[in-house]
Amino acid sequence: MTAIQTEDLTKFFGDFCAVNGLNIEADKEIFGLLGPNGSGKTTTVLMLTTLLTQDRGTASICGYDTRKDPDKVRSSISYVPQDMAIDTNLTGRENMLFFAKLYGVSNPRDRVDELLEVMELSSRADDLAKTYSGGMRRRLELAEALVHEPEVIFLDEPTLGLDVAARKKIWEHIHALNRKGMTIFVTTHYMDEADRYCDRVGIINHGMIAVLGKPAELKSHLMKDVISVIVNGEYVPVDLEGVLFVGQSGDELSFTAENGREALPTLADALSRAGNSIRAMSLREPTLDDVFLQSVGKQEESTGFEEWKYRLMLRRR
Ligand SMILES: Nc1ncnc2c1ncn2[C@@H]1O[C@H](COP(=O)(O)OP(=O)(O)OP(=O)(O)O)[C@@H](O)[C@H]1O
Repeated sequence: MTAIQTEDLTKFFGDFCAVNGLNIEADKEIFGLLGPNGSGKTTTVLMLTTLLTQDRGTASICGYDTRKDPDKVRSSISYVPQDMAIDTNLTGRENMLFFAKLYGVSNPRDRVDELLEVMELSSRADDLAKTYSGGMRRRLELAEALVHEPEVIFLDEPTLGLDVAARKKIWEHIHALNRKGMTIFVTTHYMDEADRYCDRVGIINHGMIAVLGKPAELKSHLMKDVISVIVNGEYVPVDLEGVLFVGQSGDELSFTAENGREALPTLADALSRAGNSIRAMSLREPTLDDVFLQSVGKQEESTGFEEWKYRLMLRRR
């Protein structure tokens, strides 16, 4: 039975279609839903977790229809939103016990001890949660989400605002849960993390899935080679057949070509003839960021998406 399955899942807010005919499946994998600000990620997660009712289509979790069997869906899942409520005036253990009792877990103390151990929080279990680092709080939230042994877990931006080491640790835990057979549905705006840790990703834009697949496949299908160039001063545009100027991000000018190795010297020559002074030039593999840019569009990436990242960073404690 597929853990998550949607068919034509659609949600309107008034006349506005926030999620439009979503068809996705995820099973015993780490599935990443990526998309710019307002693209419909949260609305999708809310429908999948029974917190919002769709206007059209169906969604099922572990074989249970979200509309017909919401209670069974809820007992099969956990949802960790960005700002999950942990009581910082309680200890980690007290927070966990509260959750375990809320879910009616038999043997709550044993279960809590076990999860604190799994999330590497045992040594700090009796300290107040307000003394925890961001990464520890996030691990406590994950531990809480596991008390009733869900089959599917929804994580909204699980690593947002954490430092590199804490982010890595959270992903290690997510992977460990997945290895035990859990299906993980995660939203993230960290493309490098989605690339590295998600088995498959879906990029949603204007409520519709723009691309869906394994990161490696998406990169190989959607993009050609990327030639990265840094010039001294202003870039003087060149027009070269078979080489496409993608855009500029900071100092880096990006070009794509079918065969980057062959195009690189030709591009170097064209750039110099046009009057550019080349500081650095290299060939790189396409990244999921390139896939995102190509499928979502440059305009949105450089405006709304950045604002969105910033807004979320501020919201994070
Ligand atoms: N309750 C609501 N009433 C009206 N419009 C809504 C409501 N909830 C969401 N929307 C709109 O639906 C669209 C999708 O919103 P959603 O929150 O799902 O996007 P998102 O991809 O999660 O964005 P973000 O990354 O900013 O959280 C947005 O245009 C949003 O303004």
